[in-house]
Amino acid sequence: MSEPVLHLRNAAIYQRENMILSDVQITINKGDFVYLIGKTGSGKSSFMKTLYGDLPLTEGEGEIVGFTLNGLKEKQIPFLRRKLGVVFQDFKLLNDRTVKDNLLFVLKATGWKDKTAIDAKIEEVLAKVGMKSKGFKYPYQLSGGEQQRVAIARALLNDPELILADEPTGNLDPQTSVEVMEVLQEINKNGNTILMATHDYALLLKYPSKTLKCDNNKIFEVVQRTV
Ligand SMILES: Nc1ncnc2c1ncn2[C@@H]1O[C@H](COP(=O)(O)OP(=O)(O)OP(=O)(O)O)[C@@H](O)[C@H]1O
Repeated sequence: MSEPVLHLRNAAIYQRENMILSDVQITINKGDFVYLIGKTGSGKSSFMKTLYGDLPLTEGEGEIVGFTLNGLKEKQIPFLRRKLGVVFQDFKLLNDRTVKDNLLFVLKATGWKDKTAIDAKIEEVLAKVGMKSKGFKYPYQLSGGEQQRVAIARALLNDPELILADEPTGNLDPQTSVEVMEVLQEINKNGNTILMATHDYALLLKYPSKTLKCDNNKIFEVVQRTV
């Protein structure tokens, strides 16, 4: 049976008083890999922000990884984010510390105490993204693709029920985009659910999957050959 990790009914997405998307009906099930496409300004980022609690859901209903988005309290947001892995276009790594310390920072902030468990988790996530030998490096010593792989490793730390990736290949060249995409495909094969906003049609063609499109203030599913 399919198990929803995200479900929105009659939802509207707002930036302050401006309605960006309306009548949003979406379900994402455990294990899915879903693309979110649409022109610049069509609302992909606003949609993602609503999902991770950066914008409030004030109209319609939404559940994500066991949280109700309507009326989500400020103090619940860190707990929601712990069950989500969020990956951004610009990586958002801390440049003043090594890869390992970037990961350690998140684990400590989310309550991890046991040193053996911490070390094992860091090794595990770095291995998943093929960065096991680079833990001692600083982000600025890594290529863009490597930085993004570390950001994906960071998103995996708390075994998220859903990974939200907002243009994860937006700053990468085509070859490196494919490498990062291979990592996302691999973790999806291993059971992680992923929603990925992208502009990159080459990736959609190379790795076809369920695709949602933002257009004209609506989100709808498209069949691949018409995107
Ligand atoms: N902080 C903000 N305050 C007010 N309006 C905003 C804000 N951020 C975005 N918008 C507006 O919301 C609309 C949707 O923007 P959004 O960034 O969600 O689109 P997008 O599809 O993610 O675009 P891109 O691909 O360029 O990131 C745009 O009209 C934009 O001007």
